Amino acid sequence: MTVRLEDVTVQFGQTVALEGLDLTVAAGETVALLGPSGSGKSTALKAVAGFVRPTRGRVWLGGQDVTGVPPARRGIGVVVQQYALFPHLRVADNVAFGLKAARKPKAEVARRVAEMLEMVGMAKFARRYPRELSGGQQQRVAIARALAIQPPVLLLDEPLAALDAQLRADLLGELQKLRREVPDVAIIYVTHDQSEALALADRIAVMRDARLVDIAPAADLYATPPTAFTASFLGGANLLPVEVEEEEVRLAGQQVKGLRPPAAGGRRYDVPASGDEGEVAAGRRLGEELLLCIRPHAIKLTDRAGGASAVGGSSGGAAGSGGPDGGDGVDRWAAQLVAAQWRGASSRLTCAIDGLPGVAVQVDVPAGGRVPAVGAKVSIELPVEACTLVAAEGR
Ligand SMILES: Nc1ncnc2c1ncn2[C@@H]1O[C@H](COP(=O)(O)OP(=O)(O)OP(=O)(O)O)[C@@H](O)[C@H]1O
Repeated sequence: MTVRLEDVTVQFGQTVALEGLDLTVAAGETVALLGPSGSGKSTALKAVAGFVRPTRGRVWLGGQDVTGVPPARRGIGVVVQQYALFPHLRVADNVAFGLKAARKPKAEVARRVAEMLEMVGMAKFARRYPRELSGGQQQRVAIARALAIQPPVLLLDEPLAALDAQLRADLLGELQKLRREVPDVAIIYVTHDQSEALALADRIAVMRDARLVDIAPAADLYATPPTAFTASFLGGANLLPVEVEEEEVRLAGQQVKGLRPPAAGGRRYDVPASGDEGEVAAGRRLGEELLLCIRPHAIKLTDRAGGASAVGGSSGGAAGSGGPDGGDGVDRWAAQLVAAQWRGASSRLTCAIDGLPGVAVQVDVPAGGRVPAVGAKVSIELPVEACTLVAAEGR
């Protein structure tokens, strides 16, 4: 069933919790609402569930306007952060609750409860009380309970937030599996954790200050974030000040070859590296400041003194020659390594580009890559296909 929010605004006294949200989630689609604390994610979810009444706008479920319909009559499955199981009911009775309320025949209730508990791996715990379960187990039961009524819409509000890292990873895997098992359900998943959003969502809607900032398929949003805010919130990114001229983009006075400024007028900033004019559908407002966005793992780093690898990114990198351009046609920027932090699977290096004072460039070198000594002179290479220009506004 399709969920549609149309210009939904929610105000609590003087606080605007949600401002003019337009969002459609198709049957079978999972959309993650991602954003910092207080950005309006839960409020959007509550408007769909019917727990808050929009001050303005409408909520549609499968083409029916449900704006004034009470929560119990919307037939939606909801799972919130603090599991909220009925403490006096055993696991099986918790899962059966909605089915009994809908006066389903006894045999069907029993079958469905068994099926749901099996699906979330809790069949063995059917006779336990919630207090006899771990947090993760309680959350599984909460998910089984929400799904038992076969809701066409499932709302999940930070369902993993109260769990420790291992349980969170386990349950994230369960949720991925579950999505495949209930293929027609529209799912809205509220989280402030970008890794959950990337792992689960077909599309990610980024929220900030009660508004929707960007919405796009997860992979697109990660690869070509339209705004600086989304770039840094989703995955972390270097946002480097550039000079934009008519036909070229310059970083620390040196042209970023192959990267062209967008045409004026539009709103998106992802410049096709192919240079296909037809794809430059959008662009920049006049006088707007742009930043070059590149992920730390996409930057290639070469030790200028040692010559050999030490590489973030995928290729081995050529020996640096000391100049910005290595002489092999690849543009590089002279830089200095100012800090290195080992993170287990990778090392995070911080570099300062010559001629770009006060700007720290983060480079991730995968485990096994050689890390130069702090203070070393290095070259960094910015593969143009990994570069995007984003608006500095709202950073
Ligand atoms: N019942 C309420 N009364 C007054 N203000 C509220 C109410 N519910 C939410 N707000 C305010 O509305 C804004 C958005 O809250 P919301 O819970 O939607 O944010 P969120 O993005 O889900 O945050 P979090 O990640 O911390 O849960 C916040 O400023 C919050 O304080």
